[in-house]
Amino acid sequence: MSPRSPREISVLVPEHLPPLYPDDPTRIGPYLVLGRLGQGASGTVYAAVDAASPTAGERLVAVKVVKAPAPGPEREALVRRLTALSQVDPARVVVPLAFDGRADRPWLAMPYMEGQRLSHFITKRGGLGTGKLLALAVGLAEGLSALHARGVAHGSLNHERVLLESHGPHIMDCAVADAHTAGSGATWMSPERYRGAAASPAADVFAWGAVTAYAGTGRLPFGPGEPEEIAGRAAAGEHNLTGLPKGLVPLVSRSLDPDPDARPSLNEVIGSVLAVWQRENGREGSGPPDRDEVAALMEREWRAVEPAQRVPRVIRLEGRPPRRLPRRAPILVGAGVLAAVLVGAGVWGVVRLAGSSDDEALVAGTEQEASPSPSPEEAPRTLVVRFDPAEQENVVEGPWVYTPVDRDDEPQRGQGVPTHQDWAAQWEEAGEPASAVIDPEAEVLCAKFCAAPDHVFLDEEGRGTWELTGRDFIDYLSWGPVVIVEVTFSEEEPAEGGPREIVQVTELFTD
Ligand SMILES: Nc1ncnc2c1ncn2[C@@H]1O[C@H](COP(=O)(O)OP(=O)(O)OP(=O)(O)O)[C@@H](O)[C@H]1O
Repeated sequence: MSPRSPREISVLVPEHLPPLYPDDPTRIGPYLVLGRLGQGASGTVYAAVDAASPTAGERLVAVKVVKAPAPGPEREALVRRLTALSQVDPARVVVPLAFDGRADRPWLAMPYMEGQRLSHFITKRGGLGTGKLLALAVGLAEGLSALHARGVAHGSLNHERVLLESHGPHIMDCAVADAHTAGSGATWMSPERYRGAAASPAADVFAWGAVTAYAGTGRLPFGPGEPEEIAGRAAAGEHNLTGLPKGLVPLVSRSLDPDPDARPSLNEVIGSVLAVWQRENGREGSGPPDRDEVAALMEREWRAVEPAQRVPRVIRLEGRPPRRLPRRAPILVGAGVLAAVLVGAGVWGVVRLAGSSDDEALVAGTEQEASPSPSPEEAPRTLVVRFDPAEQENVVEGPWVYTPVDRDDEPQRGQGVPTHQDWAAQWEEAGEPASAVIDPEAEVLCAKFCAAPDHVFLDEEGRGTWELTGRDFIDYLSWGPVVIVEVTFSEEEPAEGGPREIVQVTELFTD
């Protein structure tokens, strides 16, 4: 048997992947399209290959071509939503790995998810037993809470937008907070939202209550009927929770309150569901379970949801492979800077993914003054510094403000991937803010800022390995969260009083 050409890669695909229609795209952004997963009201979803991913199992992604509004304020709102979504903790939410909201046909790539829709599961098996129901209820509340933490309200959660897989439930279809009222849609929609209110956290709590009630009883909580009849019962608070475990009834009932202000917060929901779980398991008084325990509960309850069979398929790639592969899959989030490997059309290269650079929360101005850059004689050539995009005065031209930082201890590995903010908080300021210019061709090794949440590209010493350029880093400094990096300044002396030039940047991180 001859060894496989390095330009061929293997991908695990679903056994009966439906083929493409003649007019379907064969490439979307950096992804090579393999098959059509289906079409919904908000767009068409394709199975596609991320050729830069190191393992056959992880190479498969789902790419949705979204029915988007024409370029303008609504389209920009979609871009902002996708940008925020790509920052959401992916534990319970299907989040974008990459997206281009400004393309002619906007798209977003997601992890390929195996599993069953909650609606199918309940139709086949009836209402869930208490253990599975509590695991579902807490998982959904955690997912919604992760969305809200990034300022995104789902807006259209229902029993079809919950995917059950062997690690627990995942919330899907977060990109568009639509307002369908057709069919049984009214069941999941809070009265104020039915009347036209925008998506909101309180409306999501209502949807959580409706989905939990449905999953526990196997019935629609406001009964069958035309949307207006269902909405009428929802507005009157006439739900039927018969058959729901008693411990959950008061909480679900409050979540379905017609008055949004009377509904519990998600923190309260999570705490109450866990308290019921503890009572059910004779664990009262032992303090609330931590995240690991909750994750273990999820795995125990949902283990039986087997992933569908996948089969290997060999894909031929034309052209040159990328210079260097990181140790982990390059999961790319779409916010201006991030590089992706082009495949499929015979090209390897780097593209810019569109994203919001006007996210006010991320680029809010600052009054802080930066001192002039110290001269080379008084400052070391290599320095660990913090760059905070919120501190930059001119995000396009520079010079860019940095603050030297230091720490007494070695960062601890194996504690999970912290947020940029939490990581930066571990470093102490070790000098006054100063400013420097960044060579657009500077060598940049990214550890985290080019990756999706919970992904890092690190060597054994916690140094970044994903190669970018100074240009990409400058772009990041116009929108991203704070970063800790080691910088190396040019040996050449700057012009009189001018800022020093950074020629190398290595992001430091931990996992
Ligand atoms: N991340 C994913 N992984 C695997 N399959 C997916 C993924 N996202 C969507 N699909 C599949 O693609 C098909 C279409 O999904 P989509 O979400 O567009 O439709 P929908 O849920 O029917 O409608 P809507 O657009 O109204 O949300 C479905 O069969 C769905 O299971």
